[in-house]
Amino acid sequence: MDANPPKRKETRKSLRIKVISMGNAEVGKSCIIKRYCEKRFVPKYLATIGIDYGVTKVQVRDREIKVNIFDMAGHPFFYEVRNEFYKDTQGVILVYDVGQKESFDALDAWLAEMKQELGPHGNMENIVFVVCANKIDCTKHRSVDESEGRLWAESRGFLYFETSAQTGEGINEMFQTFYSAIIDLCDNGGKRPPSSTGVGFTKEQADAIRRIRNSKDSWDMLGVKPGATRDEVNKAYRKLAVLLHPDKCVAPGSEDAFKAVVNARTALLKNIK
Ligand SMILES: Nc1nc2c(ncn2[C@@H]2O[C@H](COP(=O)(O)OP(=O)(O)OP(=O)(O)O)[C@@H](O)[C@H]2O)c(=O)[nH]1
Repeated sequence: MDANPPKRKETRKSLRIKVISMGNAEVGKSCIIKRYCEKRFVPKYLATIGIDYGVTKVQVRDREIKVNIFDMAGHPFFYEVRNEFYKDTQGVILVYDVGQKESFDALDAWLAEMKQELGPHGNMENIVFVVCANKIDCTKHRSVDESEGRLWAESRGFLYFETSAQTGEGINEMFQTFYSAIIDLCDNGGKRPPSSTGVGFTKEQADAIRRIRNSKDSWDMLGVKPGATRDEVNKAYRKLAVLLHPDKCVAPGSEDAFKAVVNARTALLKNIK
């Protein structure tokens, strides 16, 4: 018997995965998929009717994966058609248009729709989500900035990419990272590996940044009632300053939030005796 039989080349099993796209109508879901799969851009809007389905083979790291892509129509009218396709999904491409604030605000509703359709036993924790802030080529009309989008995504443990289906910017990187994370998930028995869940900042920090960003005036920003005393303003300021100090907080947008808090305190103290 041959003591050194030729080593059989190790071939890793190819994977078969299901990916869906979600997000409001016209944010560019179909165009993102087309840009990646067909390397082209279609400027004319052709609404997806219900669902578009495609299969594609891709090579990621040393693995071949067969991807079943379900491109969902964003229009509310197609809810009845969409709702059947949420199950058994490994990855979700969640898209908004950076020039349409309402499409960003709608992301929570998309997650809620999926959660509802998956039912009480569905587990959203073990799905890879990538958020695409799309149409970044339209710089003049941008209404959701990068830190706001990134904060929303990363505070949920989602990937975040800035993309343009028109120019192709960010598209390949997004898909490669997305598929790579899905491979890690599959190799980890369908569970998100622990290394991919830590975001480096707390929910309290993320919530504070969001609240500061949406505050209507300096009182609101510091979380004190109009007419609060110097002491109350200083106390609220110190709490936020510790929470958001750039040396301690790595959450997207923390630096701007910190500056805004400093300015709010200065403005309020000027007018309080
Ligand atoms: N400037 C610009 N336009 C884009 C981009 N991506 C998509 N569009 C345009 O936006 C419109 C909508 O794109 P679609 O990909 O059809 O949008 P969708 O999200 O699939 O829409 P539904 O099928 O209705 O859910 C089209 O006119 C596209 O040409 C982009 O990155 N930049």
